[in-house]
Amino acid sequence: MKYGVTVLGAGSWGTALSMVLADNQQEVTLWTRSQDQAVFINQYHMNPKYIKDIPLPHNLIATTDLEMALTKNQYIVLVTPSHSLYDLAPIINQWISNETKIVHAIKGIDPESLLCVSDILLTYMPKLLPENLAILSGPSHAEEVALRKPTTVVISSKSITVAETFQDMFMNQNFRVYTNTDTIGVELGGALKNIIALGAGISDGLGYGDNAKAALITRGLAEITRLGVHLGADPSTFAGLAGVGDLIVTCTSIHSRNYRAGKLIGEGNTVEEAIAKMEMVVEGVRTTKAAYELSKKHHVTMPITTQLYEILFNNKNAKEAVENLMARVKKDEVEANLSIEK
Ligand SMILES: NC(=O)c1ccc[n+]([C@@H]2O[C@H](COP(=O)([O-])OP(=O)(O)OC[C@H]3O[C@@H](n4cnc5c(N)ncnc54)[C@H](O)[C@@H]3O)[C@@H](O)[C@H]2O)c1
Ligand SMILES: O=P(O)(O)OC[C@H](O)CO
Repeated sequence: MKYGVTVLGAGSWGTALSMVLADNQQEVTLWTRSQDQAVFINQYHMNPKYIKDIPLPHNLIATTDLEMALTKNQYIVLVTPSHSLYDLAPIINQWISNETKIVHAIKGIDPESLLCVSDILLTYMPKLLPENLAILSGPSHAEEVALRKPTTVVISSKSITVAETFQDMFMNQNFRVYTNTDTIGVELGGALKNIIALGAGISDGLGYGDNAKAALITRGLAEITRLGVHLGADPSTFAGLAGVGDLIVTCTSIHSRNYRAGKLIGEGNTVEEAIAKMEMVVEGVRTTKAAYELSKKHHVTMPITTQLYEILFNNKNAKEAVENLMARVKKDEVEANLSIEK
């Protein structure tokens, strides 16, 4: 079926998702804040800052007119960084209706309110009905999606009809979409893996090897699952694409912004220097603070997150943080997976 779709956010991921939709012959409007970027995309069919050297489909049209972009289409894909939402959500709310269906592809948790993206959207967009909201997540770097390399993701919604509608809209031979109704698990898996990716990057930056990285991924998954289940997620979601799938890709891919920022920190850059060098959003930094606060609030043990918090926010030496993780009290593995407060 053909859909009119508006994509909000013309960074790496918004552009790559727009390309999938345009490949599927959907009528795509891509909204950006930048007039220069919109003109360039429409004239040259390229978005060089975010998607290098890959031409955009000619049926992909960019605009800076947010009102027009929102009122013309019932289907919205929201792909701006999580830090933009408190400003943007109330503005979007002005121009949507109760019929509007939004899928967001944002991976973060707000460190002040401790709200996930869906909760922020539902709070600041009262016209958006909870059943009209969906989440797109899973192992998917924009750089590979733009090259039409095989990618699988999950679209999660409380409404299976809404999830299936977005599945139908996005799915093609290169981009396989599964549905899932565990919105909490899908949202937390996507946000929390960024913390572990920062850790994997730091580990590589310090010169540690594959053993250390495999341990971070495995024990990272244990603490992501522990917090997620405590907050109401289905544990099986963390064994899926939005859990271990995304964790693997983000901890091991040269495309990962979080991994690369971590590597720069491990190599001796300050956190500020590392973020500045990335020039793209590194969601894991804010999410580390949010997850650290959530772990304290809910008495859920998250040792890797805690050490990352100390490195990022209290200037702790990264090598010392690894030593502290290695020297933790002796444990049984299965018991350690389950333990809430130890
Ligand atoms: N890049 C990926 O491969 C990828 C994959 C999956 C999920 N994500 C998630 O998608 C989200 C966006 O990431 P990205 O990689 O596209 O980021 P990016 O840094 O490539 O682009 C961000 C875009 O948002 C715009 N923006 C920033 N602040 C804004 C504001 N206040 N209002 C409106 N627009 C604003 C920027 O101008 C830019 O166009 C993040 O939550 C990220 O975790 C990214
Ligand atoms: O580049 P990263 O680290 O922000 O990760 C992007 C995606 O979340 C990978 O699925």
